Amino acid sequence: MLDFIIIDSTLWLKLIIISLASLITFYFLKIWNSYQFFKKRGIKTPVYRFFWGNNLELTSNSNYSDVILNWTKTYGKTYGYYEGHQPIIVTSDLEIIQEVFLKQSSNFSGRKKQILNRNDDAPDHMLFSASRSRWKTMRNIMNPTFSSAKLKELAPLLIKCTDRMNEIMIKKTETSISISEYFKRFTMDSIWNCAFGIDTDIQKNVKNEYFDRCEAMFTFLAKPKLLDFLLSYLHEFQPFVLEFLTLMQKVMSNLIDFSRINPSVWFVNHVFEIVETRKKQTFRKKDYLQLLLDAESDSQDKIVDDYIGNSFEKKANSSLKIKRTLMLFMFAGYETTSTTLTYASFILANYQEEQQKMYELIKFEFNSEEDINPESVQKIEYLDWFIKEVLRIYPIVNAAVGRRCTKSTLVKGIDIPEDTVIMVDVMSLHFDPELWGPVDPNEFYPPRHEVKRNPLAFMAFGNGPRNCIGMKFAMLELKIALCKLLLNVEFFPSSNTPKNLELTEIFVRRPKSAFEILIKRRINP
Ligand code: HEM
Repeated sequence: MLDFIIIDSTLWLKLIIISLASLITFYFLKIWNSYQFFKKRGIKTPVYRFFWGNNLELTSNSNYSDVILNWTKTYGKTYGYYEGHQPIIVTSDLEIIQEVFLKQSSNFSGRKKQILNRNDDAPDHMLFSASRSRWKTMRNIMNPTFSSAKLKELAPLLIKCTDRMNEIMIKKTETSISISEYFKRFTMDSIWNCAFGIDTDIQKNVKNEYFDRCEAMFTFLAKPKLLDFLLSYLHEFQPFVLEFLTLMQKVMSNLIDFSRINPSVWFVNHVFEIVETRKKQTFRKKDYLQLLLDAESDSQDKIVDDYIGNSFEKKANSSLKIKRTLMLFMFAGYETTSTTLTYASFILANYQEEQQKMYELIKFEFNSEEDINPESVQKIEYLDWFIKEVLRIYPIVNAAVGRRCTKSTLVKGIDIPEDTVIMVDVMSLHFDPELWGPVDPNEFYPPRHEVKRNPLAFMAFGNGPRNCIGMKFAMLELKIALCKLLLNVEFFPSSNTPKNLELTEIFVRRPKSAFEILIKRRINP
């Protein structure tokens, strides 16, 4: 009897070893097969290593866009690289971009999965990470809430926050200040006010829980983590790992205070509370949360079409979606807009003639600051060109400008299987003399935007039906802020202002270190 068990257990052991060996062999064959992706299609790639792909080069340089730009110079407008063994196509070919972002946008309704993105059909995607019919449904509901007419309703709050920033800047005159800190506080103040209807006093009160907690969250999110590192090599296990972690978090939430480990938990809980409280209130506020609540009641039981032609009935916008959309306002709108203002101040300080020109145009348009509103700021065309030129030279979220194929297709003769990611090399487009000449694209020259260019040449807000939904809001905020600031203060380089900016990029492309700008009160404003 005992003999039988021993024989049996060794047999089991053998079976387990054989199964494991087969699984590992199968996995290695799968990896090997992934590396045939570009060979089969005749697409060039930088030299990659088995298993690591091109990750080492990407991670050793903290500037994704520069690596991509350099590869484009060597391998041409369309090439591929491997993240671990996941093939990524990179392109700055306008015909391919047109196919992917515009003509065939319905076959490319996904984004490159970020490490912490769950499966496409998980219920908790925000607009940014959603794909297929979920994305389309969300976007259809959200588009009207970002229309110019709706944004006008948010303008008084935006102007209130800009006035606060102005007041503070005026007090700082003749001082050299770490400018990004002020723009961060201004942008966060605007988001808490405009999106959530909460007046947080972030700008005046330096010790402020809202600011500190959100900053801690962004710092936490930007920090490279071991899990991200591991999953970038084992990307096919990502959905299982995430489902497991989500389940664990649910199970353990009564035992562990996750807000101590992950600062985002405070933010998520707080947003949930704000929405629940507001739903119980009877008065109407003029903020983005109200616009979403109105959109929710308008969209009850709408018929929506999914991408494969099915129509289904759905209560298209749930309370959960409202909470996630509000959170996205902070995630997508905070660092992008504050970093743009930081870049703009750097340009203004270093290009005095641009600053003078902008001031004169603004002064000419407005008799007093009270004339500054969402319509009047649109009249200064040069202001629009100035901001676009800042973002052409310093595009901020290049790693977002890409699409994931959600239905296998052909693009300019290349067969693209489902789940393939196509990224745009934004820097190559933004600095292409053929697209932006005759004035050298390396020069800061706003009037180049007067000439009609190929719309795909400017990718700071992406393009097509899935471009940045917050673009109008961001442009309005930037315009109001710059008009008010330039009427009141002047920007000068200080001894702590660099001549050239060194940049770093963990999703957001920003100055590597904070720099100072000298602020002077404008005489006879
Ligand atoms: C200067 C400021 C901003 C810049 C440079 C910027 C840039 C971008 C870019 C490049 C994308 C990807 C577009 C694409 O894939 O084609 C994007 C998407 C997005 N942005 Fe912005 N953004 C800014 C401000 C904002 C603000 C204020 C919001 C507020 C809600 C916002 C919300 C979003 C959302 C929700 C998406 C995803 C849209 C979708 O997938 O349908 N952004 N942004």
